[in-house]
Amino acid sequence: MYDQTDVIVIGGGTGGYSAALRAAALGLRVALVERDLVGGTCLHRGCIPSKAMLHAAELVDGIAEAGERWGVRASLDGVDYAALIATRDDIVRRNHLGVEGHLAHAGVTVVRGSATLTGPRSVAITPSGAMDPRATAGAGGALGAPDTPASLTARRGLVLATGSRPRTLPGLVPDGRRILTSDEALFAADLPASVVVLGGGAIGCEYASFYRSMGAEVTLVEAADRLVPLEDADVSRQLARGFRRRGIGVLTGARLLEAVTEPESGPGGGAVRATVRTARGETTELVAQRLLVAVGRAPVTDGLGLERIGLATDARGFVPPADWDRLETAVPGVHVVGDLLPPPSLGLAHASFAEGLVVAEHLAGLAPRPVDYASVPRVTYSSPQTAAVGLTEEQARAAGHDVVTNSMPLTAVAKGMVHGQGGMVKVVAERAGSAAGGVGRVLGVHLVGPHVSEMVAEGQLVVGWEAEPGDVAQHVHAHPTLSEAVGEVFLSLAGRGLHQV
Ligand SMILES: Cc1cc2nc3c(=O)[nH]c(=O)nc-3n(C[C@H](O)[C@H](O)[C@H](O)COP(=O)(O)OP(=O)(O)OC[C@H]3O[C@@H](n4cnc5c(N)ncnc54)[C@H](O)[C@@H]3O)c2cc1C
Ligand SMILES: NC(=O)c1ccc[n+]([C@@H]2O[C@H](COP(=O)([O-])OP(=O)(O)OC[C@H]3O[C@@H](n4cnc5c(N)ncnc54)[C@H](O)[C@@H]3O)[C@@H](O)[C@H]2O)c1
Repeated sequence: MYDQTDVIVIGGGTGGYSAALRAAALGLRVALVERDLVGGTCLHRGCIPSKAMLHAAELVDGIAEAGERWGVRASLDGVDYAALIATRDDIVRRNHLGVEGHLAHAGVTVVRGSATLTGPRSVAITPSGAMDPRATAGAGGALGAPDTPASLTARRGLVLATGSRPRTLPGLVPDGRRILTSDEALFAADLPASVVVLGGGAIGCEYASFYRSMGAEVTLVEAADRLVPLEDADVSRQLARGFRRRGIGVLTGARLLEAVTEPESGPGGGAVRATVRTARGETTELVAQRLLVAVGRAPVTDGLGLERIGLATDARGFVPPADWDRLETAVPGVHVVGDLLPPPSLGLAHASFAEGLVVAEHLAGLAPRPVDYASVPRVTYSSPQTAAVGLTEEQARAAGHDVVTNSMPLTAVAKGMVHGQGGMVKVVAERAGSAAGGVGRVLGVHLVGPHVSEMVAEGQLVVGWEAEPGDVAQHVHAHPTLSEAVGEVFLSLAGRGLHQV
């Protein structure tokens, strides 16, 4: 058994395993310490299972649309939730095998255990069995508990990638059955008939959308004055409108005062009673089978031993890098990626992939470009979807830009009418006298509607390459597509609008 390597990565989520794969590809010996399953939150409890469920939700919604709009006589006989979960879990399982296979193929040694820092280049390992029943033990070069080394040292450096866990509110203790976080919601064996969702960020909106598609009564309670409050205000407005049209109750500017669970054997049948203060200052009681707590996630650093190497978390528990370009902490050689990072990192899997690559390349002695957080897309996979990249109108103005905006409903193009789900494209740009149409660099692209998660890729190149509407407008968009609406907005901003008045 070996105990010395070039790089130790602590945590095998998207941030950690991307760093490990890239470092190994660059010729470094890498040990990846993971106490649960490689793939982390995104693969096992986040992005992948939730998007699989949302795909099934789209199918259900499609059946309703088929009958209501298209004369296709189809009806929903019901949802076999166990079958839905089985398909979801099979997708997760196959992805998990894929990640393990990639790591093994790259020569990364996966050490199953919990790592604690003992120095700036060393960790102690406490062996752990798999914490999840779906574990595929021993595959992909993972060292099972019996072979786990007690300690490891690294010649080059360390990557902290221990991720995050669900946050809750003071006094609100999830019991895993009636008051749940996204972790427990995922593994619930059945679907609720009614849900209160606390938090209108990505998790809250996606679960509210999923449960509604599955037939539940859903009320979404968000403390800020709008859903997805980090997005453009027009996006929030459109999303709330879409949700209300689907029968999802949306309370913004609302605060949970108390949540009480009824005894399961009593007349309330185990319901959750959530007392909420609305934006108008009124107190209302929401009664539902479940309360989903989706008020954000907190970084995981307990037991990591940061203090032993002189590192501290910030007030919110994040591990801030001293050098954002290299994602290196104040302790040379100790890097940090993923959900451990405070903003401007984004708590997103694809941001953590990019961070993993940057860190690995630094450790290999290369000089990669820093992660450009401004051009990382942000997507909510609800129905309707939201997708955005770059600055919101409000952020652009706050940053001192002289702002020009243009927007267009998706239903203004034929394909948008075919989909019949509303939606919009909004582009935020800076005013520039000499540029075509008096509009300069594109600062942000904001989308709501069907399939916009796939359409945002164009916006990310436009924002990332600091293009102007005139640069984009000369590129012809396929007809008829939803992305034509994006093209039309750029044409209008370049002074060449065709269908927009
Ligand atoms: C419901 C949900 C849906 C999401 N959907 C999306 C989405 O659609 N798109 C998107 O981009 N993002 C999404 N996210 C966010 C995404 O999952 C995270 O941003 C991403 O997983 C962060 O990766 P990470 O590597 O930083 O941490 P994690 O994935 O949390 O991985 C950290 C790993 O470290 C391990 N670990 C922790 N401490 C130790 C230790 N001391 N020793 C050894 N191992 C340790 C853990 O077991 C874990 O496997 C979603 C999150 C949730 C909860
Ligand atoms: N599609 C995606 O990319 C996706 C999907 C799910 C999760 N994620 C990521 O996972 C992380 C966690 O997601 P999340 O939605 O839990 O967090 P979030 O921070 O995105 O949203 C939490 C929401 O809860 C609200 N809130 C906070 N306290 C509240 C209270 N007391 N009452 C009511 N509302 C309250 C906040 O205002 C915020 O809108 C985020 O980083 C998110 O980006 C991403």
